[in-house]
Amino acid sequence: MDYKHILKDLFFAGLKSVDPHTGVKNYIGEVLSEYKTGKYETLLTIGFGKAAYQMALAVEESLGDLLTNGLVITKYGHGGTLKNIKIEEAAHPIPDENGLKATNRMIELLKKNATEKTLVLCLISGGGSALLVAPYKGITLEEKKDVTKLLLKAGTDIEELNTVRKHISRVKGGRLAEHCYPARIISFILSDVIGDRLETIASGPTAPDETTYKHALRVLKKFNLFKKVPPSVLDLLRKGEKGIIPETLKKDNPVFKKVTNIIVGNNKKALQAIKHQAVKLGFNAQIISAELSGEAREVAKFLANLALKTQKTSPNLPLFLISGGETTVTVKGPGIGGRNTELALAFALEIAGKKGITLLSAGSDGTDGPTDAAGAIVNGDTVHKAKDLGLDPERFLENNDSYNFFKKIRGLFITGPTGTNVMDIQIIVVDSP
Ligand SMILES: Nc1ncnc2c1ncn2[C@@H]1O[C@H](COP(=O)(O)OP(=O)(O)OP(=O)(O)O)[C@@H](O)[C@H]1O
Ligand SMILES: O=C(O)[C@H](O)CO
Ligand SMILES: [Mg+2]
Repeated sequence: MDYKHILKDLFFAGLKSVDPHTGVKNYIGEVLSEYKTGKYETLLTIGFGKAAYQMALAVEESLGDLLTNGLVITKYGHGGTLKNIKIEEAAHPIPDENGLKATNRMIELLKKNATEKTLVLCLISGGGSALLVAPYKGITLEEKKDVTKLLLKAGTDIEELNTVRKHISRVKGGRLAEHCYPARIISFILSDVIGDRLETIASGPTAPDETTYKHALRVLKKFNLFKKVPPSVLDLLRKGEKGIIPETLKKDNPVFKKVTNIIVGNNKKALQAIKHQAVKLGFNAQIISAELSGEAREVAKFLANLALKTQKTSPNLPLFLISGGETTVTVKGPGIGGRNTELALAFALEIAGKKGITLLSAGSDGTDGPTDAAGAIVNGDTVHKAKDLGLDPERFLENNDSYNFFKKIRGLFITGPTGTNVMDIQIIVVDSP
């Protein structure tokens, strides 16, 4: 049986469940009932992230004229026009002048409107760290850009990257919530972070921060960046460590009595929808984990072993094994690829020649690394097919050239931008050999 179409359908069923527009609509009742208590005179919407426009659209559709005002910042090409909420576009992943201007305007808007009688609805999604940008006093936008580039290139994970970003910002690490004080804040969050850590998603602008200046300095030390970052950044972090400037907001801060953070979509939700749909189609299905991390080719080995073992021992075939999370790729070769195509290629090598196993691995945002593909689909024939075409799959993996590998054997899974982002998804179907 050719499972490719079923795998694709299941992937899209997963995406549907984490559509940011639907996510907002599912929870908007909480905002409405709070607003209708009569305690508020003003209902403000702010937001930032790659899904900000879709989320804001849902807010406008649901709240209409109740909305007083609003401003959200999204990535270039991801915006649109709304009636009450102003949409600004800015650069991602390296921030730019537009992001800075829009963020300053957001802070002004909050300053003008934030009273006890204001309810702020804050829409947060992945990419928010770059789009909401307000460097701490003493740091220029250029310097902020330089640090971001250095950290991204050094291979920091999102926790490490955001630990530094939070400590050189006037809005991250809970500081945006401070700008809203004494208004009430409800944040709707589409999570693109493993474990849905509120302080990490978009650098936790409305969440208490557990990291400190010391942690930020530790990140710079770990990646040997002390001499590379702009001196103003090092200076700021050191001042912070000495207690000369205030820390990011911690959980005992009274500001957080005013805040409710709600996750409206995450990887786990997508995996659950996939499982649900597989079962509806009459298959057995099992969620492995929504927190897969580690080097993509190692994760591929783990998943391949699991699939092979399942094939030998499970009485319930065909069985769908569903997982998600975000792997990493240490890019050593000159090739083109993303986490998902790299994982898929490594997986194909592990199951070469075996019958009955097919894997789909793809980014939920429809973009895998710097490519136009979401990921790839492989089975036990993939490696043979490549060899028949005179290609050496191992060589492609060595060169981190998985995108070109799948392009040549027509194994790419291309969706275009999906409008959501809850990290990556793998679906494996294991059938009898
Ligand atoms: N040649 C390559 N082969 C495999 N992976 C690569 C290659 N080049 C870059 N990558 C990986 O692609 C990832 C960047 O992809 P992408 O832009 O989808 O990032 P992301 O983490 O999903 O960010 P975003 O939240 O902006 O979508 C990095 O993890 C990087 O290691
Ligand atoms: O914006 C960010 O910090 C990342 O996308 C994680 O949320
Ligand atoms: Mg991506």
